[in-house]
Amino acid sequence: MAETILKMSNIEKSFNGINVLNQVDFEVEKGEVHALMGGNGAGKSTLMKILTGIYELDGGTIEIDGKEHILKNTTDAEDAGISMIFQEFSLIPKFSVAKNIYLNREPRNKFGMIDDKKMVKDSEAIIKELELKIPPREIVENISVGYWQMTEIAKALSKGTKILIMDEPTSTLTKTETEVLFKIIKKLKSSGITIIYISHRMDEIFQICDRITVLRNGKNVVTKNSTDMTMEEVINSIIGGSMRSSFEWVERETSDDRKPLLEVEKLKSGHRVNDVSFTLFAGEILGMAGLMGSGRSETVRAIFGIEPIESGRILVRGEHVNIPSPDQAIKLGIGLVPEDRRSQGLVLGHSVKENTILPSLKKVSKKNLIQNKIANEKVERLVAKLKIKTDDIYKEASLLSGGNQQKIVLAKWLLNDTDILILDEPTSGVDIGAKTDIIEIIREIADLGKAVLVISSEMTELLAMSDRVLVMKDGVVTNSLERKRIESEEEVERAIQNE
Ligand SMILES: Nc1ncnc2c1ncn2[C@@H]1O[C@H](COP(=O)(O)OP(=O)(O)OP(=O)(O)O)[C@@H](O)[C@H]1O
Repeated sequence: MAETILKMSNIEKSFNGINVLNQVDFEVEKGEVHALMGGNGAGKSTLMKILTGIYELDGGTIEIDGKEHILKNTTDAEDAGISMIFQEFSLIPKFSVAKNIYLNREPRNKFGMIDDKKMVKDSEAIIKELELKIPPREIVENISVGYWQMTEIAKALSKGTKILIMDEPTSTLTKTETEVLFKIIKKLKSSGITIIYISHRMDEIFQICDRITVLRNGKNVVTKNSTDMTMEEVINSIIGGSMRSSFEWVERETSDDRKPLLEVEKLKSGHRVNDVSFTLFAGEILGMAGLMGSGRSETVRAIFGIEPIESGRILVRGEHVNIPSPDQAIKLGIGLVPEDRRSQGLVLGHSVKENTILPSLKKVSKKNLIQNKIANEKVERLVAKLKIKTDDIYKEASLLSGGNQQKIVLAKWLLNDTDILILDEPTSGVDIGAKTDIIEIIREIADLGKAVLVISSEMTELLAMSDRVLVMKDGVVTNSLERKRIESEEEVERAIQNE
């Protein structure tokens, strides 16, 4: 008989009188990988923040190993054997791997000094247990982001974690790193550690999770073995209905005399962008495929004036331009939805409305005064269209769920009505329903004659929306594939690997 390690019963939580979790039950068995799923704003993070002592519950009980626990703070949760790895890692980049693993819990010698040798030795033992090759003395900022995640796992293990919560752990990982992570998860599982796994990526869930719980609007919808559920059933539980299939590619009409809106010639920038040339036409959706580190994000950052250009030319509407800053890019009608939206795309202390109208202030103002009626209407329309879950448009962005924050950044550029829209991983972190909405919106924008350049590591989505796919490898555009000639995802994967 499977042993229950965690039993959360009748959990209630409200913020400012608004109910976010309503009588939620969540039961997890020892040694299983349990997927916690749900749309953006469904309450997953809130439930997990209660379990990790970040938020206090308003009602309900938490039993760990059959014993009721009151988790008033994060120390209580850690003492009960619970750790969470957040999407924004908690590591200190300037410290070594070992120091990060034992931060504030450093082993000390008899004189009360930090015992560096023991710290490195103990870290080494944990890293070895995970069958990883990370030098414990290496400074964290010098190791790849994929290893940051592994360092976080090592840190959790060093604390004697019994239940490890992972929040979209693969969103920053390459394919190979994801495979390593899955191997580690299997290893942890076999040593009796329980994993709660939050992700919006369906294929992963079915690959590594034993059971699935879906929340919708702060309520339980279903808990089942993953083998007893189909992908469609999971999707339908998440969105509360059946989904139109929008991951299917539809050939869009393109005219032969389309004008090039953006031309990039032999672009070189930093050490990641070596020789990038391509043309983006009006009305086109151009996808960019490549491995992490292939220079895709750096290319668009250089075009948007964030990174300096060393050589090469950029032409906008046929004219040679200099783009020394994002301000200049915006003036030329270029918009960028960045990959790291939390730090680059949003002012977290400002409201949904303020964030959305930020790049379009001129468009919603008269004599430097914001026309609130017009601005509100526009923002409300976008909030509805993108299904942004917020009480109203005045809610502070920091109080929205992660996926809904992502949607605000998208809304901001949609409102700005730019001619050339660049999207870096637009669907990362958003739920399955919103993904299809975003793909549809991208199609609508291109249908208006605007040009869209979109980077995505999720091949299914990239192929669902692109008219043409550029392949990047080692800072060079190595291929340009017409979507209608692409027969399978594998074909593009092979081009990416340059096989
Ligand atoms: N501190 C807070 N104050 C007010 N509202 C909050 C706060 N934290 C969360 N919320 C609200 O609670 C709801 C649930 O958010 P939560 O972050 O738990 O969603 P989620 O399921 O994790 O979503 P995502 O998939 O987007 O990460 C959202 O509507 C959010 O705006």
